[in-house]
Amino acid sequence: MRASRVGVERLSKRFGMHEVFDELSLEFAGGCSYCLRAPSGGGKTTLLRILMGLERPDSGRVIGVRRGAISVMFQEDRLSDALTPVENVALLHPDRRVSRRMIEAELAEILPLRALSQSVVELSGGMRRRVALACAMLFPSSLVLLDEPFTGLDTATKREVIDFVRARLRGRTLIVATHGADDAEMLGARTVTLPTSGGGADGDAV
Ligand SMILES: Nc1ncnc2c1ncn2[C@@H]1O[C@H](COP(=O)(O)OP(=O)(O)OP(=O)(O)O)[C@@H](O)[C@H]1O
Repeated sequence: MRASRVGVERLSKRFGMHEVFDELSLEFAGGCSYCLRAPSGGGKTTLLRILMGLERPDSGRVIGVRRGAISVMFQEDRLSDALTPVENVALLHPDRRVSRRMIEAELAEILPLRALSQSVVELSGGMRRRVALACAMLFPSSLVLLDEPFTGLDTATKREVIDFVRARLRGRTLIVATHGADDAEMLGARTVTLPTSGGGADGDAV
């Protein structure tokens, strides 16, 4: 799937009296990777949810996002607890020809082998995070949106997981909401800092 340019134009969003975005315009070049930075409560999740079509802006518009062509990882793990990691990935994968063995081989790069046959409810928080990430990365799409994908991971595991993400981008556009100061460098991504509200975004999104 070809990655096209995506963005938001003059986007405004309030929750009650609280203004999150005031005419925010941002553009993300197709096939490039970006880290969204902002303090806690700065609107990273809200922007991702607007791009996903799960939240409606008060005004302004989203550009270039094709429904059904987005891979998503939410801040909370949305997994089927009773199923194994392999079954979770298979459940979301639209291509029925993708075999269990192929999914196992992918997951084995970021999870211990014994974890692959356990129900995800039995896994640690960091392992569950990796299953959720695999569900997103293995879903065919042109845009990948990840909300805090590396929480609960130690440095060595995070490095492995970032290698996994980079190897599976294959030209897709990636936007990651993160607090990690070194995430952009590790991902080879540009940093976009969201304005506190009112001003333009900082960084090198084009
Ligand atoms: N459904 C909602 N109802 C009311 N307020 C909301 C809602 N969703 C988000 N907010 C508010 O909007 C602001 C932005 O929240 P958001 O979750 O987008 O920030 P964030 O940058 O992702 O934060 P964090 O880094 O803590 O995850 C916050 O003040 C939050 O309380």
